[in-house]
Amino acid sequence: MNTHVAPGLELRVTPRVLSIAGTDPTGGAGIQADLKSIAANGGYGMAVVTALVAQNTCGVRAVHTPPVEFLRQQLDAVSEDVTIDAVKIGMLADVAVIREVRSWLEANRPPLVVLDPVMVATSGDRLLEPSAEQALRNLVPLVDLVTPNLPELAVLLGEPPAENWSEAVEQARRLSAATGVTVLVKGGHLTGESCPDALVNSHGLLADTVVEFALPRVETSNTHGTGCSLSSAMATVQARTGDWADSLAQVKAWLHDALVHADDLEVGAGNGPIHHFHRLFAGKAPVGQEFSRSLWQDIEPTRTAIFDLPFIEALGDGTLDEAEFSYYLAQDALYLNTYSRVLARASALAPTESAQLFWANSARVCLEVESDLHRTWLGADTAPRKLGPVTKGYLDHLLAASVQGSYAVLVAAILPCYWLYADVGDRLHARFLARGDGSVHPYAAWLETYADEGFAAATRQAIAFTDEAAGNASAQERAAMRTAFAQSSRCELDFFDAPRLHAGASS
Ligand SMILES: Nc1ncnc2c1ncn2[C@@H]1O[C@H](COP(=O)(O)OP(=O)(O)OP(=O)(O)O)[C@@H](O)[C@H]1O
Ligand SMILES: Cc1ncc(COP(=O)(O)O)c(N)n1
Repeated sequence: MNTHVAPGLELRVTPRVLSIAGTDPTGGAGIQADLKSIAANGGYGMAVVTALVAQNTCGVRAVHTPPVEFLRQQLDAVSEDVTIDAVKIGMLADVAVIREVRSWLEANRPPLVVLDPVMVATSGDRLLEPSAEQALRNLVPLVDLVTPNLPELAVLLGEPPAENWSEAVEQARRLSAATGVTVLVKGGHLTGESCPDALVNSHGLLADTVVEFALPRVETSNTHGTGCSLSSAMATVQARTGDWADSLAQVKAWLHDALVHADDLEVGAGNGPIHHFHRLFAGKAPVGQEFSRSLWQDIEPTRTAIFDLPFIEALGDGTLDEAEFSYYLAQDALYLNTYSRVLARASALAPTESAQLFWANSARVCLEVESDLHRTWLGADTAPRKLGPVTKGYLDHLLAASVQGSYAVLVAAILPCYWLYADVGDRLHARFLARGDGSVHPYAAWLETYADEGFAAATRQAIAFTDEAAGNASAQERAAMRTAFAQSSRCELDFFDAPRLHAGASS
């Protein structure tokens, strides 16, 4: 899973994360928000204060920046005692503070650094002196991830602000190309029903140059500190997963629901804070990936068996018998039609709006893939098809999971179809590219569908929602999730082997 772990980054279940930032006495932004966000995302939070800010949800009244010698004392006090797994940097106030933080970073080289280039608060008040903008620009190449909002992105590039999402992504590409750093560009300042974010790296560090995640925009004015919370959550989750895209999938789902519950808090008369602990308050555990990782480990023998199948071998090298491929696709189309209904059922049972939307959208995409299969591959093949025995067995299992009423068990049963296909597609596509002989591969288009970054992103989200469901489940339900996941994985294995056994029979 973690194909992009940086060398030297030691993943930890409970990462020790240091926030270097300014304060917000109302607790919604700055270092107070960072500490909540780190804890809500399963990390141990620490804090070094750069500037004391007299602010509330309506605006900033005054900023007091202590002498930088004291800043250094704070930084050294932490780093001389505690092993730091990740650092999040927020408000830096002025040139002297930037210089001090830079010198500490160079001396200590923390394994993971996320920079939120804070310049102006939601209220419009400045949190960085204009004379410090160049020093902040120069800090960017030292970090691993920079998370500018649209005005900050423009200042970092010295360009006018992007007016729409595609201009924003283009600017992020330019910033990444110029600095070598991964950029998390955020769509919070745009309008529209969807609120997109994208990870952009022009140096091959991600699966694709642009990896985008969009969730519905939440109708609320309580967005104070979303940028602070996002960047510290990314530092925390990345220190646990080692994969930026996995981290953003998890963090974005969490942040979306923190915005959905923001109005419950009733803090302040201006732009209030988000609800960092909405999961805890609902009696839910913080989310990690331990559960999904353990599921993946459980099915190691099944995964090996899939790659040993003659069908997969022949599909990979393009020598697969056409009748077998056609049987496989026809069964896949039949499968997808019912699978779409099962996904819709997951949407109906989902405990949060973001999960509900994700599964509903997946159900729609599934039907599109089904009709695409007919259009692209099966169009000429008009032979009537009936459910093969393996397809029927697999669907019976999924339908049983969808009627027994547990959302957690249902998503565990659903997940292998995503995860194993993404894995098979990825590996076969890589093998195909590695041939590098430019030869025509009869099944290249199929391989591309499953090696597609959009499918990989959906798979990461499905995994994140499964972990979230496991966090809310009882021990008994988690055991049932494990059984359902293993059973679906065996069905996937049988599904790939079915053409060999059944393609010859009347179908
Ligand atoms: N109304 C909203 N609904 C859903 N997501 C949102 C909304 N507003 C912001 N976000 C998300 O919050 C994160 C921060 O985005 P934004 O562009 O607002 O950054 P920012 O300006 O640095 O934040 P801040 O409000 O702390 O200054 C992003 O992940 C963005 O997609
Ligand atoms: C100390 C500090 N750091 C960052 C922000 C930005 O957060 P927002 O833009 O949501 O006001 C802030 N207001 N205060």
